[in-house]
Amino acid sequence: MPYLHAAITETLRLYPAVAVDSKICFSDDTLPDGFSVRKGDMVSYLPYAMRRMKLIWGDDTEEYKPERWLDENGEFRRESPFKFTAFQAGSQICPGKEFSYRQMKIFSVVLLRCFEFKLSDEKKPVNYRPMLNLEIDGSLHVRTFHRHGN
Ligand code: HEM
Repeated sequence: MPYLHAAITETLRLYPAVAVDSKICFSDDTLPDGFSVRKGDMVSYLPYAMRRMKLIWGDDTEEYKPERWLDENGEFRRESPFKFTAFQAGSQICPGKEFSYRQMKIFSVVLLRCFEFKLSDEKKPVNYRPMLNLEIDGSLHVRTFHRHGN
């Protein structure tokens, strides 16, 4: 189960469902890096872009690597939600986070146990449209195969 949790987290790190998130400043303020904002300013953070930052995730940031979330005993290693921002952080953190993990695990187990999925065209690049919610540009055609014995 820790590996499935890590695989889902790694998927959300690379492909965050909320790709861009914006906030409006209630008052004049100074951000931790010294940048000044004024009341009414809009501040956005981009989980979709942050996943490409080596400064945050290291040189292998572009790699799909569930192992980065596991410690030496194979247990899930938590990260600060201010680093792994797929569910946002602080008082505005997604209240459905744990529920959505449960749903994603149940669906993964049921679907992957019974079926194998393959891209219809392995050579066609998959592109994304990073809007508020991350969308696949165009469509993603996959073929489904029954796993033997299930
Ligand atoms: C992979 C699944 C999900 C992701 C990545 C996700 C991500 C997020 C993010 C980033 C926010 C913050 C938006 C903002 O305030 O700017 C948010 C808010 C919220 N999410 Fe989720 N969410 C997920 C699933 C769910 C589910 C399953 C539920 C309900 C069962 C849920 C309920 C909410 C609610 C009610 C808020 C608003 C919280 C507030 O305004 O204080 N989410 N979610």
